[in-house]
Amino acid sequence: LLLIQVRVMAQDIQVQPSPRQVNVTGKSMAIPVAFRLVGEQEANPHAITLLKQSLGDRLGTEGFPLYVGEKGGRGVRGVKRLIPDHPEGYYLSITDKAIMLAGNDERGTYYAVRTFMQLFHEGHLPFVEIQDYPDVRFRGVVEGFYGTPWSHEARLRQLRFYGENKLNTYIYGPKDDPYHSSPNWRKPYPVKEAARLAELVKVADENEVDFVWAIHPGLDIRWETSDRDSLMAKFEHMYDLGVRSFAVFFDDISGEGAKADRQVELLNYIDDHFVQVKPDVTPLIVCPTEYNKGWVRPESGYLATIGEKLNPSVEVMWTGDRVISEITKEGVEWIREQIKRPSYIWWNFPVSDYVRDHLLLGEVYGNGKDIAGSISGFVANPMEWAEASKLAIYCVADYTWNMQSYDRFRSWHRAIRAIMPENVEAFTVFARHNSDLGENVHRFRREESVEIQPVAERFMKGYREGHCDERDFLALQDEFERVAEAADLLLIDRENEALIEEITPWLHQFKILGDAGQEVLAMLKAGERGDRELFLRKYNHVKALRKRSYELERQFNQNPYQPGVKTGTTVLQPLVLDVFTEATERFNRQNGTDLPLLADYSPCKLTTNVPQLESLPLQVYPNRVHLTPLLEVVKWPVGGYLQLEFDDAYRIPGTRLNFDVKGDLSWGVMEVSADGETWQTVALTRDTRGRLNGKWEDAPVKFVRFTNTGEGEQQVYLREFYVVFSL
Ligand SMILES: CCCCCN1[C@H](CO)[C@@H](O)[C@@H](O)[C@@H]1CC(=O)NC
Repeated sequence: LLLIQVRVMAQDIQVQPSPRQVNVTGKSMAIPVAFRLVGEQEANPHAITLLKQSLGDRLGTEGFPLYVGEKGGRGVRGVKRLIPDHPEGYYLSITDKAIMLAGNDERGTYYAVRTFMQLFHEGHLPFVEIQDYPDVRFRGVVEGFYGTPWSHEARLRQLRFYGENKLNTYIYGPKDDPYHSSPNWRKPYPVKEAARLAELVKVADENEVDFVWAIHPGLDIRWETSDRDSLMAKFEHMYDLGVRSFAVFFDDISGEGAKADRQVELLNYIDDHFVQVKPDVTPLIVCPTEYNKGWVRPESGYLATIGEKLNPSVEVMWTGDRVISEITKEGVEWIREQIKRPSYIWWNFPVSDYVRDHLLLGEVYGNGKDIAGSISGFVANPMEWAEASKLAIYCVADYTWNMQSYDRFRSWHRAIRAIMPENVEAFTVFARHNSDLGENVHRFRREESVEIQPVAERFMKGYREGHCDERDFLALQDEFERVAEAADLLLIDRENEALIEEITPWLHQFKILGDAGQEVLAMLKAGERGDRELFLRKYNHVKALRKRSYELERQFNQNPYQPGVKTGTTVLQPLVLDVFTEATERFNRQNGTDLPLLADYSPCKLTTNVPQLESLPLQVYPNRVHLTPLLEVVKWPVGGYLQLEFDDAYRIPGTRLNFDVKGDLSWGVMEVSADGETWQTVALTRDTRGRLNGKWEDAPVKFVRFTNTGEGEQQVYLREFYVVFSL
């Protein structure tokens, strides 16, 4: 066997997640042409399968000795005391005599093989000794977001990705799956869905991932034996499909379902009569109703009830100090006191169901590196965009396996290389400018465009003071060129088509941003040189790009919450607008013109004969128009109308008004029209909060109006009035 001794340093060992203890001798050997596998009969079959997949026909009964197995197995007898005594721990050694892959348990053996497969480097295997185990017991993802649940194919890809990255938990809990939540949580899955779930369980097993099936009964559960039996029957149904891990989510509910003592009674019953009596079911997980510190009402005694009465074997989830928050040592130690056990973290990142027009592709940071001792689990709630969520999931795998060595930038960069190996630079540029959330109800923000931000700020300040710093100008121009290049490179990328399909709307928006950035800088230069003709050319081009951007927003990612496609919202978009505004105002002053500024563009204007509504400002978003709510009482005369006129014909996927009046609104009528002459009535339905909702899905219209067609003047509060429109 030719022992080529090429130097190998510890940092050459690129293993994900980073192993705990790595000793290298600095030498390596050529990969043996054949391996003699020892321990196949006893070792974890999934580990053996993985070895066979990666070594193929090199694996046989002759050749370089390769021992594999769990502690106590014959094959790894000699290294028993070297195996870390931790769940999922393993010992791995490669010498010129033999290869040893020894797990503390079955999953440890599997992880030893996963690490082994990453050590093959350019035809060599380094002589190395690794002792490794994870910091956090349960690590992975909770598919728990509102919005379109992940597809079956996306879930299969996720499970394989978790196997590769030593994540061992996938919790199935999509809020909008009617068989997970109301109204059908009591019913078994239809045959087709059941078969898909069974397949997911099988693939999860193969990747050493616990497939946790969660039920969300709290919206309509009745605290009677009939519903308890329904829930038990559903768990039996899922058990028959192969599920061996279960969760009960009591989050985002109110009323009867939120009562702690009732919840605890049910949970203990499930624990005593299902989890503890089945031979192979992992600990039950519960998501409490008070699942973050911001929602704790001490007088309710909710957490105290959980802490004192819930069986100690039940895991309790927690999102931190707020719904969306960074997880701190202080925070996990506080909750541990309340629930009398380590918490099982449900981390609401990169979930974006409250900022649906944004992609969250930034680094995973802000969580303590000293929290492992106080938590039992850490699962990330992702975006509805499965492939795009892998960036953050990869980093969470790194962070939860080996917290002390976690490096937020190195991990993020390795995630990009793992997900887009053919387009690392382009995807890095794209991800760098698609990471903040913008203003949002949870006030949770992330860094974005960190490198270029100081340049943009300094340049803009100088430009406003009358000088244009050439170096900064060129740096900004270069960045916008990279943005445009990255968009085009990624749009034609074929290595990860599922990812490109998810982010295509944002790539188109990113291209427009790159072009607009370059053009607005060219416009500034033309203004500086007094070249009117060029200035006007660039001015018109930027206006056209802006209009295209608006149209993209109305065409893609339509949803009733945050429809549209946002990109670079924290630094690059504001910079384009600032430069455009400043350069145009300067041009207008120098030339006595009044070229409109970008902000003037609006697809919609309001007309009314109700005096109090005449000067009502409109909140115009790319595809949603909100009337500013009024606090005072509005006197709405007979025949009084409020009308929105659009610049184009649109569908109206949603409209909502709330006048806060008790009775029904029989005195008013909502109508739409394509030409302002012939009108059709829009049917309005009242929802549980007294709001009137409607939509128009027939031929596109340009006008929407609301008129008091009753007998007398009405007095209303204009609490809410918005119209969602799309091409
Ligand atoms: C009214 C606050 C709802 C908070 C909802 N959070 C997420 C963020 O939007 C959403 O994905 C939903 O599943 C989750 C509920 C939650 O955090 N449970 C522990």
